[in-house]
Amino acid sequence: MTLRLYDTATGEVRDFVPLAAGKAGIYVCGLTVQSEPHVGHVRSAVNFDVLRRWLAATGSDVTFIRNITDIDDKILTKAADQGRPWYNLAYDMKRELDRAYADLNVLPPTYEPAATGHVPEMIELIELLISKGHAYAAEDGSGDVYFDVRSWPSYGELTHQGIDDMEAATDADPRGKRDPRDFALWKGWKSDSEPRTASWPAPWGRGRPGWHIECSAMAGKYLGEAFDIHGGGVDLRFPHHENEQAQSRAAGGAFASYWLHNAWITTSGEKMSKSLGNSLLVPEVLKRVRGIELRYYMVAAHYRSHVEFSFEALDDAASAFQRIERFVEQYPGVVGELPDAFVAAMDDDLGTPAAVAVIHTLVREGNAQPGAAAKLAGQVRAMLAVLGLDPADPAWAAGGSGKAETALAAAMELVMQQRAKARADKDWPTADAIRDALAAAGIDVEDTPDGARWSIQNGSV
Ligand SMILES: Nc1ncnc2c1ncn2[C@@H]1O[C@H](COP(=O)(O)OP(=O)(O)OP(=O)(O)O)[C@@H](O)[C@H]1O
Ligand SMILES: [Zn+2]
Repeated sequence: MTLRLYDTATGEVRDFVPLAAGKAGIYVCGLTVQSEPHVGHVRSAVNFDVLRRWLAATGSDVTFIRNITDIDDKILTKAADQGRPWYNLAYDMKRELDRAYADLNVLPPTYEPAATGHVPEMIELIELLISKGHAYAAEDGSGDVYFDVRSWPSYGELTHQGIDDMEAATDADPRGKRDPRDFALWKGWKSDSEPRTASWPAPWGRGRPGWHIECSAMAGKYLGEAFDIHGGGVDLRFPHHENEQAQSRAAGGAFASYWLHNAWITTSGEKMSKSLGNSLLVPEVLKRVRGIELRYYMVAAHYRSHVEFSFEALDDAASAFQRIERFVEQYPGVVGELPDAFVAAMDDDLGTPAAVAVIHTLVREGNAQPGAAAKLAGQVRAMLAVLGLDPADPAWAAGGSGKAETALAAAMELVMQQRAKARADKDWPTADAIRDALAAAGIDVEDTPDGARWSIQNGSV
């Protein structure tokens, strides 16, 4: 069977044929680290994590790049409002985001480039575009550089729009532009209103990169001029992805072979968004359900379908997942083969709703036929692992705050019971060996009249 994916560039589901057999290079636009992540923000990471895991499960060697936009108008404005340096806000929000990803068992990318770490690459790309006649420094002395959309006849090809029907680009002062649709590659430093730390030297004067050029430069650096899949939220198709593709192709590369876009989490039919005031932060939602349940909620929907968020639906998803969990946990350590129906569902444009239905079918069969249950549980566990939903995956213990401690406490209870038994049997060598091994791992054991107690050396749990 062949993986087929819906390519938003062609508007069709088509066979996935990688540039190099057995390999897949994927670039996904990461977030602008300007505020705490809400549930909508992390959907893309979960959806593309499933793609990555599926490619890996079917034998591809995947290079997965997801960037961080850590310099941007919104970051500068918010940091100024909060009276702190922009890089401090960006770093804090990046840590919040990392926590949310860990809580949802999103694998760390192969590499996670930050825009501020790649300014030289962006300048080099802009210079190339200027030398090829596709970009120009604004004539109003602002220090801005724009992409010249009229110089690139294919502009609009990704989103199937003619230039004259397109909206004007809003990312720069229209006065210095040749065409209102020309978009900023470089934004000159506004010394009266922006901190100097948010600007870098460039041939056109100090400034900072525009958003679109960041992704072109970083994708090119880590995946090369041509790579397999570019992903992101559906709202990024235009202008962001159209512009990324125009720049990179105008510079001479083929850029992405396939474009995949995930749909939104909505509330009352509208995109969940901080600016609309209808957003739910990930840590808030994780007070109600576990990370694995929130991930299940997202994975059970197709990545191209909008998901209308409701606590009722979330609770239903959590209950449905618990049925699966109760079944597999009866057969720890058993891992089986992936059923054909699951493979077919995943190969059909990552058909996770059908894939999850296969899991539920096997759980029902397993509960009804005890003789076949162990084998079925192995298959269920294999499917869960592909979706990043195996309850036994240590990532779930390590992820969220407090979970590692809970897991450690449970494991220590077992160890302490074994040691207590050894002491009751007067098996002193075993009791001492356990205590010494724990000490070497940084855990002290103290025997008191009330029984043994353990503690982390120089710390507490
Ligand atoms: N409700 C949502 N559902 C799915 N993806 C979302 C949602 N909100 C934002 N995203 C995705 O998160 C990424 C970053 O979005 P961005 O930083 O532009 O935030 P935003 O859309 O302005 O939201 P907010 O207004 O809450 O800050 C984009 O790729 C976007 O597709
Ligand atoms: Zn991007």
